Amino acid sequence: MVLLDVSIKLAGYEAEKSVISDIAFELNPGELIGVIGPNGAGKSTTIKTLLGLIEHWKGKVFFQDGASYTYIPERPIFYDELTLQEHIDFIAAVEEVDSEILQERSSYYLKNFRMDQHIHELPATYSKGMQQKAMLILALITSPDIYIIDEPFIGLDPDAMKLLLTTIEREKERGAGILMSTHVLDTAERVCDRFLLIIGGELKAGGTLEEIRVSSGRPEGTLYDCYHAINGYINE
Ligand SMILES: Nc1ncnc2c1ncn2[C@@H]1O[C@H](COP(=O)(O)OP(=O)(O)OP(=O)(O)O)[C@@H](O)[C@H]1O
Repeated sequence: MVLLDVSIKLAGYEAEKSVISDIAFELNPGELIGVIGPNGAGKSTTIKTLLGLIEHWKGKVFFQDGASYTYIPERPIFYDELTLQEHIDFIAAVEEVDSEILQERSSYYLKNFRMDQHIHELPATYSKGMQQKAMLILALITSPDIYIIDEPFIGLDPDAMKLLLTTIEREKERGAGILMSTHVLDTAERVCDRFLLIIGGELKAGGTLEEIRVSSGRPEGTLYDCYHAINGYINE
């Protein structure tokens, strides 16, 4: 069973100008795919296209029937007037999360992300890292089949980062599939099962670290080495 099957031929913000082309991959249960590539390469555009947030595109995006998904955007989005507790209650109501499960999950993540003292504050007034944690908590309480996450690591403190990584492992064991864009290549190398390297709107390499090593001609290389070998390091 494939959770998500994507084959995007062309997509862009304007009808006549495509930003990405020929990006194809499948996301399986229990799998974490890392989407990597330089600034402006088309990572967010790929994610927005498969979420249906881009108007002009051609290709195929197939979500497994009945699969639930959650999107965690790069820039957190909140309702200005709602506290974190009210956000949690609202999302739980919309997603029909059982109240006992909600209680258990929300108190675990609030405590461990050290946000339990801030539940009655407005997320709009939080620091960047706190906003990031709040977005993660709101995603995690719904326990979806698929997570689509745009750069989760930047801005998190070391404890939050550790919790996120153990949570990702646990969610994978549960059978969730995760598609995650990131610039943090050393962490990506440790946690991702497969990679999509997007450069200039195209999929330049894809697969496991071993496969990326073969495509980059760096058989012993780190993900970082392979990335530079394919992208070209302009300061060399
Ligand atoms: N809202 C938009 N309207 C028009 N063009 C956009 C918009 N958002 C992004 N673009 C363009 O699309 C291209 C790809 O951007 P995208 O945000 O997908 O890159 P990215 O790989 O996610 O980059 P980063 O690593 O900087 O987040 C860029 O040339 C960018 O200028």
